[in-house]
Amino acid sequence: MKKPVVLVVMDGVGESSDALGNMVMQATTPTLDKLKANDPFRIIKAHGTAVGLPSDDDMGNSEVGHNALGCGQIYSQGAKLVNESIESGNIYASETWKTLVAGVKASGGALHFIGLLSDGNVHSNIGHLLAMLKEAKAEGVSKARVHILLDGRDVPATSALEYVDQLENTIAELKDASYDVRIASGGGRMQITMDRYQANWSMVEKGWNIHVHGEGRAFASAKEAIETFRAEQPGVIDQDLPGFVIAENGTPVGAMKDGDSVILFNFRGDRALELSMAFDGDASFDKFDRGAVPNVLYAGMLEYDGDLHIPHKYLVNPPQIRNTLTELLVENGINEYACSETQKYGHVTYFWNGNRSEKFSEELETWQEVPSDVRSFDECPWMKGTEITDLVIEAIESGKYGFIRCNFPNGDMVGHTGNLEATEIAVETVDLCLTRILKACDEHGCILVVTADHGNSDQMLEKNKKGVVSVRTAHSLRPVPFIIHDADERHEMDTESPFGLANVAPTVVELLGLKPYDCWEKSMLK
Ligand SMILES: O=C(O)[C@H](O)COP(=O)(O)O
Ligand SMILES: [Mn+2]
Ligand SMILES: [Mn+2]
Repeated sequence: MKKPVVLVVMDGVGESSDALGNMVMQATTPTLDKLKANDPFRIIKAHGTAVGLPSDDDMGNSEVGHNALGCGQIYSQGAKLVNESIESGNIYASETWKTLVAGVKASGGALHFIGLLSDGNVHSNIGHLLAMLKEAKAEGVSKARVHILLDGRDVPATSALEYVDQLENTIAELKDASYDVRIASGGGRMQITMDRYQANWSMVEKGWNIHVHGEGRAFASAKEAIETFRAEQPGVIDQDLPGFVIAENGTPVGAMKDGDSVILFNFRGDRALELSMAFDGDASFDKFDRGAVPNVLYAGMLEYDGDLHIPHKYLVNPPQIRNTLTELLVENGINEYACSETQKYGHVTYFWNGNRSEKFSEELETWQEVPSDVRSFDECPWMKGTEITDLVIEAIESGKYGFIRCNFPNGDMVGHTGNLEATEIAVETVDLCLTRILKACDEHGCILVVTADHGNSDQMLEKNKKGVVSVRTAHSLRPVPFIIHDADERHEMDTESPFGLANVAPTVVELLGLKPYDCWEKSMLK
């Protein structure tokens, strides 16, 4: 091995010369500016087919981004695998689908669908839900209930009613004397159900009570709930809408009962794991009080954790990510260190290692989590930048590690709030942290590699076809920077070829002086 490599992922910091709402450009970033000017620097693709998504209209996201960074290959991702499984009909031929459908046909109970209602293609796709609702009817299911999580984070910030309308239209087409189907509950995805990395279980508890027990503020329809909340909290965006239940004559229409079946139609794992643990958990489950747990058959769209087998039942096989960078380092006996705060901790560990929650080597892998604050990050855009930086510098100084990686969530997590001023501070925070890491790398003979997993803070405003400008809370489709800084040597890159995130691991391995796996994409070094 040559020199140690320190890789910094600036989550959600894309690269673009378009100034509209570009808080990366707007922010004061002396260190990034200096690195880009003085060191080998290029942009790489972080969206669409370059990261295994169905098309180049799909923005990148943390899961597919960290998967590609961590494995040096392009795997077809959940969004694509589910599309293919629905098109081929394989999903309906699966044991899981057959078991869940047979269950409700035998009991006369309801088939419940829970999931993120949008076409963001990050965690879910409404198209998958609509297809399954139709198939359920064709297969003779007599009752279905839909529990909708409102997005506004992977799609326009206040677009919930568009998706509710789409769903209600399909329901109206399908509904007849043989098929009783309706929306049963819902709420904003950052208020209920979709917590991740056990940052805030109370979100899941709220969602559980709403979806499972039908306990929550009652409305006659999802539309009425959304419009009422918007009138009560002017300026509220969809991801923050409170939870609600649809009720008729004071009775919730979709409380779950023994004999029902439940499908979580999100394909991405991070925000699907906790609800799955609550459904699959036995009497020892202690994350919150679930009340009387109905005896239901539960399945996820994918297996979200291949090590812990969560959930027990799933509809579509996840990508089987093999030959990761960590495996290669372990084979070469190299110690590696990974660090982030809770919100992105799983990104640099679980996503990085191919959606595995367990280490390949207890001995050689060190994972460090800094607990995130539980609040809206536009109120503290610095997040845990200082703490992550302290730990990374400690790891550099220890001289123990051949490869160190960290993720700074600021550009992404603050970007998702839609607060431009706070996002500017978020990007400046990352730059300050980089300043310190750069100094430590120079002092201790490490190579610093700086990149991102996708854009977000680089596009906080967007213009629609009519020229109306609005705040953008979702990721951008833009490329990300890739910089190699070595105080002793310039590592020149091929700046012509159209590289992407999957070319990062091979480049790191070449910098380390190791031999890449044959199945990997190419190194970017000349
Ligand atoms: O889960 C989220 O917060 C967003 O849907 C996507 O953001 P991430 O891919 O950066 O985590
Ligand atoms: Mn990300
Ligand atoms: Mn994000």
